[in-house]
Amino acid sequence: MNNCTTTERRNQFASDNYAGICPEAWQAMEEANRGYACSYGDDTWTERACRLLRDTFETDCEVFFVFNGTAANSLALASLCQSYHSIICHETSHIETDECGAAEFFSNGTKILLVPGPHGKVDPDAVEHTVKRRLDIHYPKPKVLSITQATELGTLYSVDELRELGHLARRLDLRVHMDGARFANAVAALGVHPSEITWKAGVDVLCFGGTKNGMAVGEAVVFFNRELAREFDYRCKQAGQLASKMRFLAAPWIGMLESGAWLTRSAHANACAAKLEARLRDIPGVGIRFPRQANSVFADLPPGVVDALHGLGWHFYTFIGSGGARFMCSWETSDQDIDLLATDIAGCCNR
Ligand SMILES: Cc1ncc(COP(=O)(O)O)c(C=O)c1O
Ligand SMILES: C[C@H](O)[C@H](N)C(=O)O
Repeated sequence: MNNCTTTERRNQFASDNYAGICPEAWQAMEEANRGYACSYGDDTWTERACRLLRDTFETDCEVFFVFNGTAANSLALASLCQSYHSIICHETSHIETDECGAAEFFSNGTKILLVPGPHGKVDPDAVEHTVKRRLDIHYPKPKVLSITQATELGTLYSVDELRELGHLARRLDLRVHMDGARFANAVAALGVHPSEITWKAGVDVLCFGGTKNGMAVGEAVVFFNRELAREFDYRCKQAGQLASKMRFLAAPWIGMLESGAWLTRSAHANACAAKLEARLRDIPGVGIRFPRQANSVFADLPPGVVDALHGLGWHFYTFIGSGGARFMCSWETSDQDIDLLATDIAGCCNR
């Protein structure tokens, strides 16, 4: 008999997309749900949300709303290159591991080239080597560098690291895509202005995640290089990503941006991950696999503990990156959730 607690669990740690809709997003949806509004993005909510994002980034960026992160990433990437090009990304990138070949599909075959790097972040030297290793006609010419901020492994690129990558990309004639499914967590954790880790560092397009930030659905594709946004609306339409009731994708962005919840809710998730990390570090036999810099903790657990925790009803992934158990916190994670999980992990480790 193990001494793990067995109680009904309200929240899980598999993903921040397990969480519900945060109050600010929900209220904005309710406010938008009044009467008729123009469809396909011609409504006032969409116009206001786009304006708020331009204000947030302090630049005249082009903004489009799509349903999910895979669509945002793959359609944005397809806009940055041709099928005979290649996209360079980290070997643990979501576009490589968890989007079912969407980027290759929507770009009509652009090849993804993987590079290593510490803690889920691309190594600039590996990027340069991948570009320069072959210059002949037979090699798919590298055209895009894709980075994820916060990374799939819960780490962050610093402002300086992003600036270095931006300079490198310019020197190598690469366009820069940022998978920002957890961009809000990065901004909250770094405490910087969002422009500092995007267009000022050389990012051409950001896929800004709303879903994991607390919205029901919806990601913003933010083109800082407006020329690359040409006809992106047609690309969205063809891919089934042009919402007819666009106001309900856009309105939550208004709620989150106007209230500041995009930052406060992600800061909460980050703080929860820090609390969980502290609890796990006190459990003998548990290792922390990567620096915890955003809203997830990657833990190495003793043999049998993963199965024991799953047996207690805990949901968490072990397939992200190079292994380990990923515990992801969200805007909705509570101290009680953290205590329940940590107590069960300790109990299962002490069997
Ligand atoms: C880093 C990262 N990028 C992109 C996505 C894709 O998002 P979606 O599952 O909405 O397609 C995810 C999913 O959670 C993710 O973790
Ligand atoms: C991995 C899974 O596809 C999802 N992107 C998540 O982070 O939970």
